[in-house]
Amino acid sequence: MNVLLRLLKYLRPSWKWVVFSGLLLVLGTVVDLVAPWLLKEVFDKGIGDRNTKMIIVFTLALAGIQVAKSIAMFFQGRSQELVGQNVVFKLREEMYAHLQRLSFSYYDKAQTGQLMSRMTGDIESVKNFIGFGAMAMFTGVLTFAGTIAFMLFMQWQVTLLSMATVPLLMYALYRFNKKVGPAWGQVREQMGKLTTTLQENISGIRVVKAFAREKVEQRKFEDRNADNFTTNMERAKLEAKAFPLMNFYGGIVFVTMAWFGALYVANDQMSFGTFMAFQWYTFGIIWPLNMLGWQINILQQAMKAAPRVFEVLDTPVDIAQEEAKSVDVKRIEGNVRFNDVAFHFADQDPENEEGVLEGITLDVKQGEVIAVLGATGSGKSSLIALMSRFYDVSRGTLTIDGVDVKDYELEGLRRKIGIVPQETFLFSATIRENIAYGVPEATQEQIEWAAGKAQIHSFIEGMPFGYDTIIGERGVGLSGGQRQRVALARAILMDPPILVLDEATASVDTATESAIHEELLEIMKGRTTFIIAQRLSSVKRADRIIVLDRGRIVQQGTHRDLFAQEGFFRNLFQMQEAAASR
Ligand SMILES: Nc1ncnc2c1ncn2[C@@H]1O[C@H](COP(=O)(O)OP(=O)(O)OP(=O)(O)O)[C@@H](O)[C@H]1O
Repeated sequence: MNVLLRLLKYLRPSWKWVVFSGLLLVLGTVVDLVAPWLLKEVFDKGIGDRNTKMIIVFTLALAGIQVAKSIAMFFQGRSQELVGQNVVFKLREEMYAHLQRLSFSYYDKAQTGQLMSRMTGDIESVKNFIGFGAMAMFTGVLTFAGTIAFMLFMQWQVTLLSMATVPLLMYALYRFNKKVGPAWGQVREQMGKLTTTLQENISGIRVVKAFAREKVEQRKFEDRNADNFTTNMERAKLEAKAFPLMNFYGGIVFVTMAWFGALYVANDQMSFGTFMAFQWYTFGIIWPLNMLGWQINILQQAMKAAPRVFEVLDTPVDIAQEEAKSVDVKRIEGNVRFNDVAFHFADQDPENEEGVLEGITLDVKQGEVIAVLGATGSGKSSLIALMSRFYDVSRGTLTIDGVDVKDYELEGLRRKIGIVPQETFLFSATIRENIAYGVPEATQEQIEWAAGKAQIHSFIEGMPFGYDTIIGERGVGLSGGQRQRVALARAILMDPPILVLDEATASVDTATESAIHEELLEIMKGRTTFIIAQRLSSVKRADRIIVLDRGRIVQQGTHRDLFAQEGFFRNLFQMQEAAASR
């Protein structure tokens, strides 16, 4: 019920159209109720009394109201669709906006396929109910009640006798409603899983092919497809059982009406015209009840789909900005201070589990270049993710220029930190648009400058359409190193006081890396820069190197300081030297 009430709220902006559509439906129903009565008059006053004039008048009236009904239905159909589309529009808009606000911890767990299925199939199911099912139910109830009222008024005994099986029909509907709801819930869930499998397979198709796992993936998909098939067949079985039974009960209404009606006509207790009108009215009883089966289907589908959409809408945004505190970011210069910081991911227990980061105390002055080294999984990416508030610290404080990062205006804070992430994602757009992603108003000159600094300008110029070349969703058509350089140009163009390079040159050959570092020397001037890298060549120009081990800073100092100590840094240095001399 709550779901229904919540859905109804989405009708509020279109309430005028809802009323308009409802009025037209009432008009259409009244026509349906009056038409059999006119037919009765054709028989009783026209044919019965041999009155040609009456025949013409009533048949013309019949034709007239049918035309009126057709016109009404035309406008009703359009307004109904408009109402449905408005709801879909609003729901999609809200869901998308919320997805944009949700933080990293949500996406760490979310399945893209499920989200896509909610955004499309589930919202579509809601539309089917709002834009069609609900109105059809309203018409059904109106027609059913109106028909019975008209029939009772015209001949109550035959009406009551013909309706003897209606309670059975209603009971069948009640049972169907109870069973089909959960069945639809399963169908929607299965659809989400099927979409997830599809999405994962397509995104990972290169891995699938590289490991020659097409057949296994095919079977995995077939299993999901078969589950989907079975779930749908389970649901269809419920329909197959219920609908013929409902048709049967409906048919009995018709038979009893014909039987008792004929007897009453034969005994002069009912006019022949009324009998003919009852033939027509009987559809007004059977049709809404039979249609109710389908409408329940649509309703239940929507009742199971809507909570899947609401679940996303109701997910709290754990990294939000406290308006009252929001400090302007204009002043950010890049003095970063971690003060006894610990960090746990959402699925960790901060009380009893070691954090991914523990006891991090680090004071970085504006313009300093800090290299962050450490074994894989030691917490390097997590450390820098905290600065942009992709996640919030669990303990301790993290300040930039003396202000807690939580107190900054969030969007502004993120604009001040240029990140070249470990995994490069480029949009299916032109190279120009990709580089200017954070600064859409950038001039061509600025874009070329940034591309030059990232050592990618001459490559872009050599492409068939230069900066207008469209690159794929994942930058397909560019090599890993080229993608990284586009991402580097994207970060440089933002002109951020804090620059983060997370393995930003890992896919680049040593010569290009060295050229990038030459250019970066100038770029890094005056900016606080964090370089996460495995190659020592990438960190040799760092003012300070910190080494992380299982979330703790275990070594800290200049290149020379660390070389003088036993530990991770010297081991790494020796290993790389040995590898180079082999
Ligand atoms: N979303 C997550 N939820 C839970 N644990 C995570 C999540 N992301 C990373 N971790 C864990 O946190 C630890 C630190 O990960 P992080 O990515 O910061 O390491 P890293 O030093 O950057 O590693 P790499 O050099 O491989 O990129 C790892 O043990 C990892 O398994």
